[in-house]
Amino acid sequence: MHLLPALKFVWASSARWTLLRALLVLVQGTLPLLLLYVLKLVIDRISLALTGPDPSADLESVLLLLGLFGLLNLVNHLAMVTSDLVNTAQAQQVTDYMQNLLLEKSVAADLEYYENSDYYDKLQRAQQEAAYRPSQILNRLVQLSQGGILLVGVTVLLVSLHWVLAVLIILGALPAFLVRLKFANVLYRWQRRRTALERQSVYLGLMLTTDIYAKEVRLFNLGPWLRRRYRDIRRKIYRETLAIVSRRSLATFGTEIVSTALTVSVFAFIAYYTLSGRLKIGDLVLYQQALQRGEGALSNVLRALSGLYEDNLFLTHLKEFLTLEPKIVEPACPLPCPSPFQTGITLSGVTFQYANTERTALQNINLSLPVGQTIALVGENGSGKTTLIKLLCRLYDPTLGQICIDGIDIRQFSTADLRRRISVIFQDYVKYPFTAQENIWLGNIDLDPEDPKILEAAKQSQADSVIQALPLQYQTNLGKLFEAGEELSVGQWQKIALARAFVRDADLIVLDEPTSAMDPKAEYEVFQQFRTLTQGQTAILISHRMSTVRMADRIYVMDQGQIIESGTHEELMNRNGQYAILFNAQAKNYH
Ligand SMILES: Nc1ncnc2c1ncn2[C@@H]1O[C@H](COP(=O)(O)OP(=O)(O)OP(=O)(O)O)[C@@H](O)[C@H]1O
Repeated sequence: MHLLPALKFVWASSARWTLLRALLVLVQGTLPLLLLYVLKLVIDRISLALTGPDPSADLESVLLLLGLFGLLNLVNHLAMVTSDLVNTAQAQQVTDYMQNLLLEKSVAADLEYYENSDYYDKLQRAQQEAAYRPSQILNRLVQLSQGGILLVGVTVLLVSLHWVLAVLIILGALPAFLVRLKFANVLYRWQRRRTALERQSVYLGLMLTTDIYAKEVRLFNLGPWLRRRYRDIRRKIYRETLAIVSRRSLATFGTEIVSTALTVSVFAFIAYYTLSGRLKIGDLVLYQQALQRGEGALSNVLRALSGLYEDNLFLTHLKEFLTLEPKIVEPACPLPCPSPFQTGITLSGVTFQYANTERTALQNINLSLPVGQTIALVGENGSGKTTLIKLLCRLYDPTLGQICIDGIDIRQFSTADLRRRISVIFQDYVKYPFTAQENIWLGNIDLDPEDPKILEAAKQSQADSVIQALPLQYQTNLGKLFEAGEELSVGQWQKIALARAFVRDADLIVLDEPTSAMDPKAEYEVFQQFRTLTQGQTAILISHRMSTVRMADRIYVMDQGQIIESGTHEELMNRNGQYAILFNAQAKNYH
């Protein structure tokens, strides 16, 4: 059962609104019965007066009762209006609370999950359910209790007339209940199957509407083709949904035939009792009304029950996501990550395979990075350079082997502590749609956003001159996503990203092709700065530009996940192996 945890979410998100709702349930459950009773009193009083000598003498008491009836009606309406307000407020709070919970879980999830379509399916389903299911469960419970209270009263009334009446009413409502249960299962299975399709259509929609695709979509004229694909998926979803819902409507109509027949029989029974003088006219009205409301209440109760069954089923989706376990396990008793590093970083026998793949991305890597030195990783696309960095930051754990800092396995540190010591700019760094200042500051949010180190980092990465030319300098919003944003060139963005890496107060700095889009002059200047900056700092450089690579203290050449050569630039050139070939090939291009 997932209902209880869902109710806990409701309680945690809005305890006061929940209490208020409980009170309203009580009021709204009892008032209709009370109203009925007062109505019966009015009618009885009138019919009694009509048989008496002076009917008008009873007017005052009838009016008094009618006044009471009106008052109770008003209270009923007040409760209805208030519950509208309470429902809206509570639903909003629960939705926001659940969304926050999902976001928290998403951030905590391992990177590996983000490379897995199953994860996205789960996230999508959880998001769908989280938005409304918990408050819906509460609604159903409200419905159940309100209907329940009313139903008990009505059943007592009907049984007092004849027990068969109560049985007939229940029999009438049962088929609809069973049909709902069955279709809850059918819809649940359909929704699971449909998630991947839904995600595909959302993605196609994004391709048609967001900036990163806009250029290619236009140049290759992909619009009509993408739209067709989008339409085909939506049609498929539409057709299957329609087929299921049609079957459900048909089945529901079948159940209505049964329940109508039974209701008419009960009416006939009451009419017969009245005509044969066993019921007064007030009783007739009372029973007729009770019957009508009782039927409504019963169908509400059964709808709530089948709904709860459905909610329980669909909450599996939420639970599936919320119980995802991270594979990057935090140590029970973490050791403090050394700062500054004393000896440096070593990788011994590191082998790694991405989940759901056959190939090993890294194979028996042995490498050492002494403190204060810069090493460079070179190699063809896909040779495993970025993967090695990801392992170093513990975005993944090695399949085999060990990565140590000062001789301690990095799995002994808390991931937050370890990552605080490392500053990385990946090739696919993020272009935050925030101000220039914030774009740099995000590299070290422990700093004050106005800290002079931000300016310093910007100067080191050459971002300062880019920013000074912007309309509001450091306060200019970057990117065109929001109002008054300034778009930058790829190389300019790279300078900003580099400043973000520099502003971080880290022991290891990793630059994964940081200057690939910069012009040669800018690159030269950045590396001059970088040399000064990394004096005494441990650094890893990944670059396809051999002119950049040669300044490293030691160079590792990677090929298909293995290190095939290593040494200083001179050593590797003398060796005349792969490195020398790469270097000479590029050098030739420059002459
Ligand atoms: N998330 C992933 N899931 C599965 N395989 C991956 C993933 N990321 C990379 N790979 C594979 O791992 C291998 C190494 O990739 P990696 O990104 O480390 O290469 P690289 O040397 O950094 O390449 P480049 O020079 O193009 O940046 C490649 O064969 C790639 O296909």
